Amino acid sequence: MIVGIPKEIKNNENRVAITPAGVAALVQNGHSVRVETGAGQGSGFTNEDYTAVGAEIVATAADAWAADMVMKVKEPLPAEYGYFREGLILFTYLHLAPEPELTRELIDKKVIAIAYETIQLDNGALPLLMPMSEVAGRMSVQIGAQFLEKQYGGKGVLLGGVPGVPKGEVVVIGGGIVGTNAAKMALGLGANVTIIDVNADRLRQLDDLFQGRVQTLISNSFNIANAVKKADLLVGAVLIPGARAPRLVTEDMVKAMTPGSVIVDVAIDQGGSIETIDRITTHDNPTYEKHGVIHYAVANMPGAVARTSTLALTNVTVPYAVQLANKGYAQAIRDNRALAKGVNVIDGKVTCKAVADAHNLPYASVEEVLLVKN
Ligand SMILES: NC(=O)C1=CN([C@@H]2O[C@H](COP(=O)(O)OP(=O)(O)OC[C@H]3O[C@@H](n4cnc5c(N)ncnc54)[C@H](O)[C@@H]3O)[C@@H](O)[C@H]2O)C=CC1
Ligand SMILES: CC(=O)C(=O)O
Repeated sequence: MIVGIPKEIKNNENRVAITPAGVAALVQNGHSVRVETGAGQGSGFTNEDYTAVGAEIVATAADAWAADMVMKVKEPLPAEYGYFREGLILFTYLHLAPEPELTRELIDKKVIAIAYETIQLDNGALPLLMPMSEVAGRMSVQIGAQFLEKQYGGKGVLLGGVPGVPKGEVVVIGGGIVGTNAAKMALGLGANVTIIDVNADRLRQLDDLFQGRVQTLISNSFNIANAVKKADLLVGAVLIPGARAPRLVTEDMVKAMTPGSVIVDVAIDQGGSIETIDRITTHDNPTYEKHGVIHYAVANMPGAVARTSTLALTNVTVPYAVQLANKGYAQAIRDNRALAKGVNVIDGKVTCKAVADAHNLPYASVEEVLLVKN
């Protein structure tokens, strides 16, 4: 199989979908890898690093997209839709629930679209989302702490406080991978931390993990309103896999925050969990202010720490890519239930229920679609 690796084109997206180690794994399995020139630069990999392990460096994005399977990091942008064609395997983050136009293109062009973020193990874990959630969760507090500084428009609060002065209040909504990593960093800085989740068992686990050093709260609008009001830093970290993020923080709740507080909505890639977040922001221009509160809504946070993120991401994506390349998509999907859950669109059908529901489109199970094909 020919595997293509285009250079990412999203604002400040410095990650790349494969490292030289990943190329070596594919080449050892008999596949060819075409890497667009400069694709690895932002993550510290040169063209020579790739050719040394058997990749071909190609001059244009079109050359990289002219492959059997294209591996990317972020969802394709409109400038890339023209490369879609029937039978192309696209293996990347897709976040289709808030992206009707991209969903329609994948359906119309009959792309086999496999989303990293909906590959799911039987225990519910999302192994290809997890490392980037670890990165973004840790970054959320680092970024929030910075924007709380006066010169960035913040209220001038140091999250850890100092002896004799109140600590900062960090409220995290969603106690999964992002939320846990945000809480670790916030506790490390010495802040008071509250985690809100809808899953009572998860709250028990977090209480054990943090040995009672975080306040856990069950998710309902009453608890969210009270917690948000006192937050210096609010981190949005909810997820319903594949679905649009639930809007849990209303405009009135944001109005009740004190001026100069900061919101980092990590869940923005699934449409965002805060009512006053009406746009995706970029690393170039990461915040805007509404009701006196700083809003940060960058959908590719890990792109800023690209070396760490590329290594962490490809550690988990490459083994799946090798399966897809070795067996072909149909057999690989049949053999691996977790991978099957990653298939969002195939043969013009939406095979991720949450995505179908988000766009009011008919849903077909991936098994059904594969059966009809054979
Ligand atoms: N902006 C960015 O650059 C990045 C964004 N993300 C996104 O961050 C979000 C969170 O990801 P993970 O932590 O990996 O997900 P996760 O599945 O590990 O955790 C999500 C948590 O949200 C909880 N939840 C669901 N509904 C809730 C509700 N109504 N109230 C409170 N909690 C609720 C779940 O019980 C779960 O514990 C996802 O949208 C993910 O795609 C991840 C990495 C980078
Ligand atoms: C998960 C995601 O959206 C990212 O890593 O950019």
